[in-house]
Amino acid sequence: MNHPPALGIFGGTFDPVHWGHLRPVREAGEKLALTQIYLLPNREPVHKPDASANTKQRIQMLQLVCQHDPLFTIDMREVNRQQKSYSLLTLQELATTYPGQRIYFFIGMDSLNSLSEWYCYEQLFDYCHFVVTRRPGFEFDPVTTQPFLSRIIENPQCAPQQEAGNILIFDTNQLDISSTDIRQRVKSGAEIKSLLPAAVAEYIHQQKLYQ
Ligand SMILES: Nc1ncnc2c1ncn2[C@@H]1O[C@H](COP(=O)(O)OP(=O)(O)OP(=O)(O)O)[C@@H](O)[C@H]1O
Ligand SMILES: O=C(O)c1ccc[n+]([C@@H]2O[C@H](COP(=O)([O-])O)[C@@H](O)[C@H]2O)c1
Repeated sequence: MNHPPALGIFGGTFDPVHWGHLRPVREAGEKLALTQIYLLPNREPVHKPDASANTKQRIQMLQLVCQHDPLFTIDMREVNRQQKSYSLLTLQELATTYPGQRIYFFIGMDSLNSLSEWYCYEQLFDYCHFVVTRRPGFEFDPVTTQPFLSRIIENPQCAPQQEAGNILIFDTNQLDISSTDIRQRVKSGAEIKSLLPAAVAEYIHQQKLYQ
């Protein structure tokens, strides 16, 4: 896949970040030959109740990930913006910051299924390709995705010709991990070690998060 520099962006609440975020995204990113993926913590989730860890803690957990894995870097623009983390604003800013660079926006299958509820979702396709990773418990929904079915490429073998506007669904390994489950496990004293990077598990313990 020989294409001009491309940018990977992976947005989330990351409360906390876990292997279900990182491994499928790395896998799909490698297929697209991406050398840099920006983790984009949101300030205020658009479609969710408030996060449990505070923003500083969510960022510190992402920093631990980046210290151990050079593929990932944090992009702070959403936490620094004094408003809701609408992806359209973020993509418009990114297009200005990185002119001419193709943008791949990573999401899980659950996010794809609700993409039609995102703020001005049709405009998002002017700025990026979506890269979708599969997730246990979330089958592709042909009803909610109907408005953009024609944009979908399943199991892409190469990067799309167009600069933006496609949805690439990769058959990445599926990991049955969620931040909700991790928070509940911590609360009930259950083990979390295998679900997220060791440094993040240690941080959760030290900060007494989710208890
Ligand atoms: N296990 C997983 N496999 C694939 N994608 C995932 C997985 N977990 C999260 N994602 C994707 O990562 C992005 C950010 O997710 P988020 O930070 O909300 O994590 P979450 O585990 O879904 O959190 P919560 O349980 O608090 O809702 C979303 O696009 C989501 O679809
Ligand atoms: O722009 C929107 O309306 C919008 C609605 C829901 C989710 N998003 C983005 O989708 C990404 C995953 O969101 P979440 O809530 O699953 O952590 C993150 O970057 C959010 O900012 C964006």
